[in-house]
Amino acid sequence: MSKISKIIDTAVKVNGSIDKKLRLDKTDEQFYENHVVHTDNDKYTYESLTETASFLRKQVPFKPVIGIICGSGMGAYWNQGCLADALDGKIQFPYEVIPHFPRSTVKGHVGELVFGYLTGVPVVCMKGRFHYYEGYPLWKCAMPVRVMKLLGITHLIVSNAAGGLNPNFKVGDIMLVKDHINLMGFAGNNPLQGPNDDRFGPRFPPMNTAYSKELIIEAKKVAEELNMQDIIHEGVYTCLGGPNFETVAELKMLSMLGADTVGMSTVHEVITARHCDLTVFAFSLITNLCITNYKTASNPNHEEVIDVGKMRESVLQLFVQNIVTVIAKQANK
Ligand SMILES: O=P(O)(O)O[C@@H]1C[C@H](O)[C@@H](CO)O1
Ligand SMILES: Nc1nc2[nH]cnc2c(=O)[nH]1
Repeated sequence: MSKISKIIDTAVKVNGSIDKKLRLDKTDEQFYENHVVHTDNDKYTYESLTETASFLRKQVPFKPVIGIICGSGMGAYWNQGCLADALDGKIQFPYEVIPHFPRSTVKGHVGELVFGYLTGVPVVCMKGRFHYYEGYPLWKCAMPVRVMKLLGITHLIVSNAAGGLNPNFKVGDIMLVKDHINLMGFAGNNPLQGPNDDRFGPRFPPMNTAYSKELIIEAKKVAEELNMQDIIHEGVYTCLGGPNFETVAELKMLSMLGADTVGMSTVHEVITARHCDLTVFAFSLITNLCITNYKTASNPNHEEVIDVGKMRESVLQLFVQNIVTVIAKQANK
């Protein structure tokens, strides 16, 4: 924390004129305790996250260059079938054995960090992520991104399961994320809130170039090669806190705002990743269509999210493998 003057002179204005001066003697810590909005993210210091990274580095004989967050759309909720399970030379760390890591609380969710090689490229996968609805603040949900950065990754691939709001989308389609709407940020909730450590990134990071345009172009080429072009779209993702799915009125509003998919993750991870200068590629698997009229009686549910994830398991693995190959080629140029 920057040094704040130990002596604070406070002028109290009464009837428009300064007629009383209070002299408060406070230490930096007291001042901070009393006056700075509490986020607690100062407990996850650069030093503590470095400890986490060195714990992992000591046990993994290679440096990952790409981080991959496997959410509900990438098999994180069932045991086999997740991209993380397909890595060669796997080294797995359940979240609970990793110093300073949060614990995964979603039912049936394994929750582990998996290192290995994907098409010969060293990667680290988060098998399962942390959600705001689990009770974690956004900075804690996103802290593994900083750990992966400290481990040496340059690129982050983020997957999510989402409701399709764009009427052209069908269940099972994939949307390449070109932008997001940080709705929770509108309400003052942001993973970068609190003291900024410049070793991670700047106080005021830009977000207009959050998603790599080059990787979106490459991903479209990959989709064509894999004959997936008919299920690929490009659009805007928005994240709500969850855990409930949205009301009809909320979805109508989100549609008017320009959102194409709605989910409960990704945005805070991407903000944290861009803050520390990672190149980001993200996609949504459309697991359900958002219901924007009052006549439809069916309800979205987590089971269908998992079922659609299973249905798209192999195609998504192939898609991500190919993108990893493209990124590695670009990096070696
Ligand atoms: O972790 P992601 O964003 O992939 O999962 C979404 C959001 C909720 O966790 C879950 C709802 O079914 O799917
Ligand atoms: N918020 C939200 N998250 C989802 N994850 C999967 N489907 C949905 C959805 O319809 N809404």
